[in-house]
Formats: sequence, structure tokens, C-alpha cells
Amino acid sequence: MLDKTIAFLGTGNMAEAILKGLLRAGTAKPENIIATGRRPERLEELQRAYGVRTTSDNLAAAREADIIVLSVKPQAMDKLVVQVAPALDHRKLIISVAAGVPIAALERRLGAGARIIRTMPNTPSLVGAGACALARGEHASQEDLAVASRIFQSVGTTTVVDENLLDAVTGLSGSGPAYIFLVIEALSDAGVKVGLPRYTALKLAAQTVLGSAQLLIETNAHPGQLKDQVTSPGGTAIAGLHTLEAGGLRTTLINAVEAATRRAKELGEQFLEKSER
Ligand SMILES: NC(=O)C1=CN([C@@H]2O[C@H](COP(=O)(O)OP(=O)(O)OC[C@H]3O[C@@H](n4cnc5c(N)ncnc54)[C@H](O)[C@@H]3O)[C@@H](O)[C@H]2O)C=CC1
Ligand SMILES: O=C(O)[C@@H]1CCC=N1
Repeated sequence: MLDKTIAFLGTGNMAEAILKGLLRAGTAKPENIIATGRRPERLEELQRAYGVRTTSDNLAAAREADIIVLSVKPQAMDKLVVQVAPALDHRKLIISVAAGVPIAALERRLGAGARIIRTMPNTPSLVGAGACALARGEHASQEDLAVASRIFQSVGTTTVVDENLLDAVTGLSGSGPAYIFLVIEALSDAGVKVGLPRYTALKLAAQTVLGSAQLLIETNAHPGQLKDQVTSPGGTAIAGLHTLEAGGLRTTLINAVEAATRRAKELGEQFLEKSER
């Protein structure tokens, strides 16, 4: 249990996933979480669903909390950071989940000495199956990194990386759930095409993705080896695989991760430009 108050500034999809995961894992108590937002209906919904404290006053939440999670969109981040900067002195641990936004640019707004951990989580945190990478800013301590890691470990796995790899993480695991949902949706459409009822097809497709990932993680085997175990000579899987290779699945996925990584960099550059004004 974390004996600290955590404020989520901007409680949308990602912050809600972390907040729910934290409560589910028993890492934080609802009374130690403050969720901020702009719309009263949203705040009411969060209060009702999780029993957390809510407010539209970012500055008050930042003043009160020990740990501040910056969780608005990158495009809204500069305005938020300028607003809460007076509350963010060196006593606070600041965690950013924003795609692209560099630690140096946040430091420019918050002043030298700001203890910043930049992270890239993903939405499966909502069910305790997140994948999060964390990078430590110059003024954050090892203890700060350990506290931030604990938050994300309670909602999934964590990896510490150099900050210069976080845009790549954003392209892969940060954005990855979107790709996988598309794959599951496509596979269930395919099931319907070959005659399965929709619900049956969706359930089989989702469990196949989950089970394959679990098999890979638990056996620590190479994906190629596990693929070969499914692929009988002259059988069905090789017929399907041939079609996927002809359709350029590998190249398409590589292009997708590259495009998302590029976009994370662009968002970071836009933030940098704003923070220089
Ligand atoms: N959605 C995802 O899968 C992931 C998102 N992220 C990052 O998380 C951050 C949030 O993304 P989402 O949750 O998807 O966006 P979202 O739009 O669902 O959530 C942002 C929330 O912040 C609120 N907000 C905006 N300005 C505000 C302000 N000044 N004060 C208080 N609340 C304010 C919005 O009303 C909204 O509820 C982004 O920086 C994104 O890059 C990171 C990893 C994965
Ligand atoms: O699409 C986005 O910008 C966010 C960041 C990572 C996943 N979703």
C-alpha cells in the first residue's frame, strides 16, 4: 500500500486505467487518490465508480498530492503544466504519461530540480495486464523511480529505459493495444465469413491472442518455434501463414510502429515549441 496522495491531472482513458488498476491491486486507497477533470459529469462518474476524490481545480490537487500524474493529451499539456507549476516544487514527484513530451521540456516549464519520471503505459493496465516503460529525469532519485515503478507494477509489467527510447515504446506497446484490437476484430470478422456466430468468433479470436501471448511469455520460447509447432506439413496453418506473408503483415506492422513512433516525436516537438514561448 502506498502511503501517499496521488493526483491524476486529467482523468481520461489512461488515467482511469491506472487509477482503477491501483485500487484493484490494493496499492492505493480511494481517499488517497484525487482525480481532476474539466467536465462535472465525468468527475461524478469517477467518484461514483471508484470512490476517489474529484475536483476541477488542478492547482489545489497538485498542492495537496505527493505524487502528481500528468495525464492530459500532449496538446493540452503545456497549458496544464503552466497552470500547476506554482505547486510543483522539489517535494513533489511528477509522473508524466504523455506521448512524446520530453523531460527537458517539462523541466523548462517547472524549473530546474523538478523530480520527473516520464512513462509510457498502456490501457490493459485497466485489468492488471499493462506494459509500462519508465525513464528517470535528472533530478528524480532512484527512490522516485522505485515509487513510480511500484505504481505501474501494480497494474502490469514495467521496464526501465533511457528516455530516448520512449517514443519507440509509444509506437510499440503504448499504441499496440489499438493494433491488437484491430487484429481481434478482423479475426472475428474472418470467423463470421467462414460461418461462425459473431459471439463465438470474437471469443475464440480474443482467447487465441491471449493464449498465444501467455504461451510465449511462460515458455520464453522464440515466436518462430511456437509458430512452427502449429504448422503441420501441408496443413492448414501454413496455408493461412502464406496468405498473411503475401499480404505483407510483417511489413505493415513494422510500418505501423514506425509511423506511431514518428508521430510521438512530432507531438514532442510541438510541445517543445510551445514551452520555448
Ligand atoms: N489512451 C492510451 O492508450 C494511452 C495514452 N497515453 C497518454 O495519456 C494521456 C491521456 O490520454 P487519454 O487518456 O487517452 O486521453 P483522454 O482524452 O481520454 O483523457 C484526457 C482527459 O484530460 C481532461 N483534460 C484536458 N485538459 C484538462 C485540464 N486542463 N484539466 C483537467 N483535465 C483536463 C480531458 O477532459 C480528458 O478527460 C496522453 O498524454 C496520452 O499520450 C499514454 C499511453 C497510452
Ligand atoms: O494515440 C495516442 O496518442 C496515445 C498514446 C499512446 C496510445 N495512445
